[in-house]
Amino acid sequence: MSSPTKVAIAVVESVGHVLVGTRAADVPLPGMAEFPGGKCHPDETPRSCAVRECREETGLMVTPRDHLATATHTYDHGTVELHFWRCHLTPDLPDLASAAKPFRWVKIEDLSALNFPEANAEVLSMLAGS
Ligand SMILES: Nc1nc2c([nH]c(=O)n2[C@H]2C[C@H](O)[C@@H](COP(=O)(O)OP(=O)(O)OP(=O)(O)O)O2)c(=O)[nH]1
Repeated sequence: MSSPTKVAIAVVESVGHVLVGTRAADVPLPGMAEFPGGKCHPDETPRSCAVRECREETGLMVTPRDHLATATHTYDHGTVELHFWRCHLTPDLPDLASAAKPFRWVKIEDLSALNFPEANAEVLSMLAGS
């Protein structure tokens, strides 16, 4: 059996909000809500990958703060090992700095209304309790 695909996720917090996007129509889990993230390059740590993917997808520079959780999940398209990193905007950026579409800021209490992939469940519970 092949090893899971290593993915890093940036959970970017700013004044009670989190950065959320919507997955494109032509990728696995189309149309679902997502945090910025993607597959780690060989020899790239999940921490560095979370920062890189966030910059590439949203245009925003972030500082990784702490590792929230690691979740392994098997979807129809494969097994992923998700490394969730809580991140903050770099100090030069304003609160709720504008992000490239489709990313937008969602209040933490509104996250539960969105349709996230199953592997996000533990982290969403952690955020709801924070
Ligand atoms: N970005 C992101 N992916 C997530 C989340 N939750 C979740 O289960 N996933 C899964 C979906 C995919 O199986 C995998 C991410 O892969 P991806 O295809 O979006 O990554 P990528 O941008 O590097 O893809 P690619 O351009 O290299 O094809 O993680 C999430 O909150 N954000």
